[in-house]
Amino acid sequence: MDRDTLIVVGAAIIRDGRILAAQRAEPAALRGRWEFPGGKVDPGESPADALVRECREELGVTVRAREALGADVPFPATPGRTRPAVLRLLRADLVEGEPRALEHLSLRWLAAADLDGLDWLPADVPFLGTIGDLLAPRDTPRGEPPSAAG
Ligand SMILES: Nc1nc2c([nH]c(=O)n2[C@H]2C[C@H](O)[C@@H](COP(=O)(O)OP(=O)(O)OP(=O)(O)O)O2)c(=O)[nH]1
Repeated sequence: MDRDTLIVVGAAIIRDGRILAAQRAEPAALRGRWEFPGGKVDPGESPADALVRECREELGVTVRAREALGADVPFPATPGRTRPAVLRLLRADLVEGEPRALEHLSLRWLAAADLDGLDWLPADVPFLGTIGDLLAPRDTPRGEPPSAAG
């Protein structure tokens, strides 16, 4: 990867078969769209340290960063940024605290069947298949016969 590439880290926080998604408040162009909590890796900072810092700032929780899920996804330059950028999704364990929307419009815990219904930022969409495989289906497992009544 180009040394100049900006890495944005997102946290895949999974609890009880659901993943935490966050709805952006800013900038205006992205307001209302869904993403994973996280942000830009600062110069000299490791992606794992950036994830821990961002989760503290945005959610008020302590997380432990784990492995990357899938490959980095490039996303296009914006008016204020000409460097190439990638989104890296790191699995993260909640160590302390209950997530609160300190910088987002709202938070939701999503089951696999909920993933498709949200207006995600484009770079997040390629991760949804991998994430869906890690989550619980919303209802009873497919193919299971209804229980016999009476
Ligand atoms: N946090 C986060 N950002 C994402 C995701 N997907 C995606 O395309 N992005 C983009 C949106 C922004 O252009 C950029 C991250 O910016 P940010 O505003 O969240 O990062 P930051 O907190 O470090 O920002 P800053 O205020 O310090 O500039 O990456 C995602 O899942 N999570």
